[in-house]
Amino acid sequence: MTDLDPNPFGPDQPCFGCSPDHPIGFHLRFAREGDEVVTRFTPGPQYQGPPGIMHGGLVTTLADEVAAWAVIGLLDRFGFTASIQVRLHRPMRIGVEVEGRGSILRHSSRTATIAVRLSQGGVDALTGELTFAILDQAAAERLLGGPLPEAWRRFSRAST
Ligand SMILES: CCCCCCCCCCCC(=O)SCCNC(=O)CCNC(=O)[C@H](O)C(C)(C)COP(=O)(O)OP(=O)(O)OC[C@H]1O[C@@H](n2cnc3c(N)ncnc32)[C@H](O)[C@@H]1OP(=O)(O)O
Repeated sequence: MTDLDPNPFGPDQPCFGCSPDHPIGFHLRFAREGDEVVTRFTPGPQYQGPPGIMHGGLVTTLADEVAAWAVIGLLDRFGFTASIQVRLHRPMRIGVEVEGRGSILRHSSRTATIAVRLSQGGVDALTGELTFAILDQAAAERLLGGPLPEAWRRFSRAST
């Protein structure tokens, strides 16, 4: 298992899922294990929907982040989420460690589709497939509405 650089985007990156300084974020860190990225996270009470259960939208946010880091850690690219298809098989319990795993199902230079599993105690709580658009610098800047920060540039695809 190899720990991935937790902050390849520089000190001011604002991501809810992985910024180490986000006031209410997940503060996720990832490792690479063979052909997968892996994270472990224990949801706190601030992430509840029903009592004792993680909000389904936040469970999906967790899956989105695992998939985004599969693109970063396995393809050395940054992807923008284009589609999310998930099933929530079991409630995600507050206070119980979640293991998140992401792997590449298929990819081209322009898109990547990632398989994600989130489990607690070895039992799947979410499985899904998420597709990411891998943009060149100009397209990423159009999406962001401004210049791509320097640290992000190496994660863009070459323009064609
Ligand atoms: C500092 C921070 C650190 C951040 C640290 C890490 C943060 C991770 C955060 C998680 C990630 C996010 O939340 S990202 C933010 C949430 N996502 C977004 O805001 C994206 C909103 N959607 C869009 O802007 C757009 O729809 C795009 C960019 C996804 C696609 O735009 P487009 O105009 O279709 O682009 P285009 O070049 O034509 O398409 C590119 C390729 O994607 C394919 N494609 C397009 N849409 C889809 C789709 N729904 N499902 C499958 N495939 C699709 C196209 O067929 C094409 O493939 P081909 O035909 O060329 O093969």
